Amino acid sequence: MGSICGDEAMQGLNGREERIYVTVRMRPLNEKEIARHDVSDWECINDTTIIYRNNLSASERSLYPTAYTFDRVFRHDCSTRQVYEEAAKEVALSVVSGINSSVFAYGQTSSGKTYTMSGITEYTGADIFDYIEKHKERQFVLKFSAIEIYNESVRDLLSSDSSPRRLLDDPERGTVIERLTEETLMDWNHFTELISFCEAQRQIGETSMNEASSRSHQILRLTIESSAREFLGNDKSSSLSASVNFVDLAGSERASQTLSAGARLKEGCHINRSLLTLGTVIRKLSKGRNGHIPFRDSKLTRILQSSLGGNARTAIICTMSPARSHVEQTRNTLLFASCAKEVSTNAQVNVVMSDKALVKQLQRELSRLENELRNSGTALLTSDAAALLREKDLQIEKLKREVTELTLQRDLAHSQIKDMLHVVGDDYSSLELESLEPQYPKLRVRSSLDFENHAEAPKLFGFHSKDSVGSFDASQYSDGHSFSSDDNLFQLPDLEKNFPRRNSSPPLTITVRSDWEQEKIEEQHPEILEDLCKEVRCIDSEDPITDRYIRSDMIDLSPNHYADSNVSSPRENTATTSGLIIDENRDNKDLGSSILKECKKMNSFRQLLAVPPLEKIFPIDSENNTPCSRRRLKLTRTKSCKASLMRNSSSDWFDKEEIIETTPPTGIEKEFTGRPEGIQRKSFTLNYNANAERQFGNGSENYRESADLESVKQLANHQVQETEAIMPAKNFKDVGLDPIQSDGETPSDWPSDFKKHQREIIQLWHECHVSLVHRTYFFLLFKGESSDSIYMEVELRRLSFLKDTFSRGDQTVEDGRTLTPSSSMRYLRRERQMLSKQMHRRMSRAERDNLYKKWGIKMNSKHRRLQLAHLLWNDTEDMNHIRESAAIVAKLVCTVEPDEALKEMFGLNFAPRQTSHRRKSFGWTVSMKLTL
Ligand SMILES: Nc1ncnc2c1ncn2[C@@H]1O[C@H](COP(=O)(O)OP(=O)(O)OP(=O)(O)O)[C@@H](O)[C@H]1O
Repeated sequence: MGSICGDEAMQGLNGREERIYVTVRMRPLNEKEIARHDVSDWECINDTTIIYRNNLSASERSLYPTAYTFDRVFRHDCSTRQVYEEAAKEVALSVVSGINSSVFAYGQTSSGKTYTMSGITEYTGADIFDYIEKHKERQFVLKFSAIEIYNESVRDLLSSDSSPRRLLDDPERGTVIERLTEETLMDWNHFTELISFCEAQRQIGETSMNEASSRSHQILRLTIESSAREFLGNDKSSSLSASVNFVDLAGSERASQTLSAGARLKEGCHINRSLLTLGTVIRKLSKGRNGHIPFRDSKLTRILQSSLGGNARTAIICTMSPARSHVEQTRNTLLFASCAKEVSTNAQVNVVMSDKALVKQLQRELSRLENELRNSGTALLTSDAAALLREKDLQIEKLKREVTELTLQRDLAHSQIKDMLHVVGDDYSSLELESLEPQYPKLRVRSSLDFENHAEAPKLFGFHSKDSVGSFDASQYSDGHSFSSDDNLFQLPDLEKNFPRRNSSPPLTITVRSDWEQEKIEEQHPEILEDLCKEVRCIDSEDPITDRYIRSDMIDLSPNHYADSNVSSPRENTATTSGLIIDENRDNKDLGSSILKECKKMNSFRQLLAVPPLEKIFPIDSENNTPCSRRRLKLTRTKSCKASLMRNSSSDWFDKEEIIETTPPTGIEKEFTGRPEGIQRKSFTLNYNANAERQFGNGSENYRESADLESVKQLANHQVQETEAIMPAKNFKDVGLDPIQSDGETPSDWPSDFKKHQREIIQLWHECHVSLVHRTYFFLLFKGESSDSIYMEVELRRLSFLKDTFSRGDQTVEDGRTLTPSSSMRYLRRERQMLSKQMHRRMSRAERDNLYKKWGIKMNSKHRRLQLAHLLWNDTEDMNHIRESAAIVAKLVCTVEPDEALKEMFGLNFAPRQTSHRRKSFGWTVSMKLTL
């Protein structure tokens, strides 16, 4: 160690590992040793090596080395000044450069630790004050504190309060001592006074080896804070802060050697314990920092942790007696020193920033991290988008294949119908063929929305008078799909003002789609009309701008109502036609005639549903005698009363309680007279089966939109037979899905290829008509008619919702809530619970109790409802019972107020009400009962 002083000495040290600087100081033989004719067996043969001169026996030679090498060894005649200069100065003065440092004295009692350390402390202090004097450009603050660890108690040597101080862990500063007195040094004299005071305070006692033996570990701490005067008070100001510890350890002697007893023996035990821990820590650190280092096993090592293995520079001066009588202790000391010189520390400059500078630095760090995040996010998005595109390409390919296959099936079905019609009779079949041909088969894979978006939509349903129905040009619509286009729609220019629309609501376009075939049949075969009237109408609301649409299929018709429909005048009964698409450019006279017929039918709907006269909804332009609106109203007849109201993923799923209590009676269920057997059976076609999917798509659409009811019926029966042959599934079990689990958890028996099933089911669902109201809740009422297919449909809706989240990962839904696949699954489970609860509620208490008993469900079971539901679905007998007595209730929830037209069209009151108690959100809800 040279005479390095000041910042130059510290250049390049920051963050670099360096070994603890270990030196050995040998004192001369003291008077006692000389008196007992003790001899010196140790000799420093050079500045770094000390040897044991006495002849060792063969056994001792194998155990102990005779030569020890350290960074520096000091002969007995070396002065403390020299020891300071060469063993401690460089390390100690690191403190002025902002680096923590420690100087230890280790050795047996009376070996000269206190003698050495008091000198080193004074010399260091003197040099520090000298340094301060020479560096006027910086402002220094010196603080001094002193503790002793006596019998494992920490005592503040500068305080009159001698009560033990606790050690606290500070995340930034490490171990700190509570209520430690820190004296700010005024000058050199102040410093020396405090040192003297500490000496006086320290626990000392007389031992056989030392009259004034230090019985404690003493740590004097000098803290130096410095900052450049130039930047004081400036944003850029920062200061250096570091401490230097002067550690005078208690003697590492054996109790037997000091002949201690009583209090001295107890002191010795504590001393040895802490020194033993120090030795263990040093030994472990010397072998690397792997594994646990027991710093916390003693207060000494805990306090000195940073000095021993942290960011401080450390020098250890091992003091020793040369006397032969102390050879064993001396060897231990040298062994400790040998270990210590293998220990490394990582010196760091401690820069303390001003609050402003710290804030600025943190802001810079923040923006850097944000940039990193943004860049990585962009990269992530790019890869996500590529994956999404690939997936979409695959889907497109798959759909293309399916379209080809469906086209083939369509042709096949066409020929079958031809054959059937041929059997019925030439007259009839000729009519049917003529009318069927243009639009047959009516495979509407999705909704007619697809067609309305076609720029080149043909004028398929350009209005013709009743007489011209049979002579329209079939070649114009060769695509075989249902269709409507802006050119062919009933334009209602004034509807806008009658349909107040909120800005937040997507523009709603309602299209009235007419089945012109129906009108013809109505005239020729009035008896068929009755059957037709049992069908359920679908009101499709489409939004060509946003490509979203609302659809509700569930308006029931009663033949009685239809028969009683009263048409007062064409003007009072406008707008919608069944079997007709009205060309706005057509002759008004023809238009009026057509409207008259269609209004007759529509008023039947209206009466049944308590809907106000249609002219209120779609007022006629008095001058042009045409209904006015830019919107398009489309009524699609369907015999399938599927609850095709696809729930939106943003729904609050759990408002189900209010449905039962608050659902306004609509009267629909009273009017419901049931469905023909065939029709009911048709509703089962959603049962999943890969083959059936195609059959369903093909057959049901033909069935729905074919002009010829007889042929439709035949076809329907044919389809049902086929369907049942292909799709025997009666519940989810049959398709590998269990809709209700007794524990409400994810079904464990779902097939491993569930996702594949799920995708296919969803595909099937999308190929059926899917409607979108903001949210839809479904409830089963066990009255009236229903079937397990309703459950299937409800589940399908949920699955379609899940599909989105599965395929997209996280999905942010409309109300800003983010749903993940796992949260979707949670919702699904809760939905199941809700359904089972509803089912449970609709049963009488006696009925429930019977079932509980029957299946051995404990009455106090928390999951008894779910268990019951689960068992119900698996019990064929009871399932049939439920199937016969169930009906479905749908609850629609719109987050924006529905248009008046929509309200009136449903004939129901959308009531503003709180839709989620949890999130305190409000919406407009309506409940309707849907029957099959
Ligand atoms: N290098 C030295 N030169 C001359 N005298 C010394 C030297 N080292 C120690 N002494 C003397 O030895 C005696 C014991 O020294 P000191 O008290 O420093 O030992 P210690 O290791 O601190 O003992 P303890 O652990 O019991 O406190 C003192 O009287 C001291 O003056």
